[in-house]
Amino acid sequence: MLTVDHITKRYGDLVALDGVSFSVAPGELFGFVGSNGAGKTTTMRIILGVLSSDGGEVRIDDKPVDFATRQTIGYMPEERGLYPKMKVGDQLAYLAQLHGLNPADAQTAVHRWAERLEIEDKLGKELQALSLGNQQRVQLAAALIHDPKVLVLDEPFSGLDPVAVDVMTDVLRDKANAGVPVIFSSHQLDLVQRLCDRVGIIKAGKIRANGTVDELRSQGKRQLAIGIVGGDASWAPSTPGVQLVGHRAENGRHIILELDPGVDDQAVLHEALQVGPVTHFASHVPSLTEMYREVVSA
Ligand SMILES: Nc1ncnc2c1ncn2[C@@H]1O[C@H](COP(=O)(O)OP(=O)(O)OP(=O)(O)O)[C@@H](O)[C@H]1O
Repeated sequence: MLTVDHITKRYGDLVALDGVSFSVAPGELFGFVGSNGAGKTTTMRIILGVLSSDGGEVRIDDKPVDFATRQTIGYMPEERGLYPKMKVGDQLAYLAQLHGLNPADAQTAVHRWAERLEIEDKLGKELQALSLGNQQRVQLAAALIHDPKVLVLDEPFSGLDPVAVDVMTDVLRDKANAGVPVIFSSHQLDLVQRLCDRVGIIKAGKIRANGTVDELRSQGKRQLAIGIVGGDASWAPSTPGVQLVGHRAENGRHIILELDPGVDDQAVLHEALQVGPVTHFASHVPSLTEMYREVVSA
């Protein structure tokens, strides 16, 4: 279990993190999302110990992270940071040995991960000769090479093609299934919604929401999606406590309404039927992207 407990961090006058707390259980994939500058990288660097916090504590299995436990974390930093001129195979083997593997085990690990991440033919090349996506696969291999007990990945999906996204997704899912707590940051909310067991939303250094994707999506007001043949897109019922909040282009045009507590949806249906034949009438669960927009704009 990875626990981040009331972490604070200042850069001069700027409060970058203001009491950030969350935990990631063994086997859980935790998506860490937030706008540019919200505090994701700062949090991850503090988890790794490459940056110190001003307050709070990071624990693994309820013990404060020390040098030895830090060695058991696999980290993919945002700034990447492998050696551009070193051959991929050599630097993966070197990193594995830095984490305590003997040379033979290091070679085994290099070939196992190179095969899994489909970069076997890149092992003899300098890192700088690889495309950015392939460099990213090497970065992931570097984070995994010592069989980490915790995985912390800063925007691992940025810049990947769809096939590489699938490879990365499968590896992260497998690691989580093997009991590793996995945390990664991303701006690709559709991917986070699909992949993560739990999501934390950070805004201006504070966690604003934390829960399963379903929990987050079911927060907020009750919404209805209504499709009316020939309906005017700007139409909204006059029933009190109903607001038009959006549209969805699905099987024609659906309007999305938000209902205050206690509003009778049958009264809304009755009104809609006055406008034209109703072809769709269902509760609407906001996507993580819609939910995220609401949280960060609040
Ligand atoms: N070394 C530093 N010195 C001063 N301010 C910093 C430093 N590093 C980060 N900050 C500031 O701290 C805040 C949080 O930055 P951080 O990099 O953690 O955000 P982020 O959520 O990772 O953003 P992004 O999505 O753009 O990567 C920002 O306002 C940033 O400008």
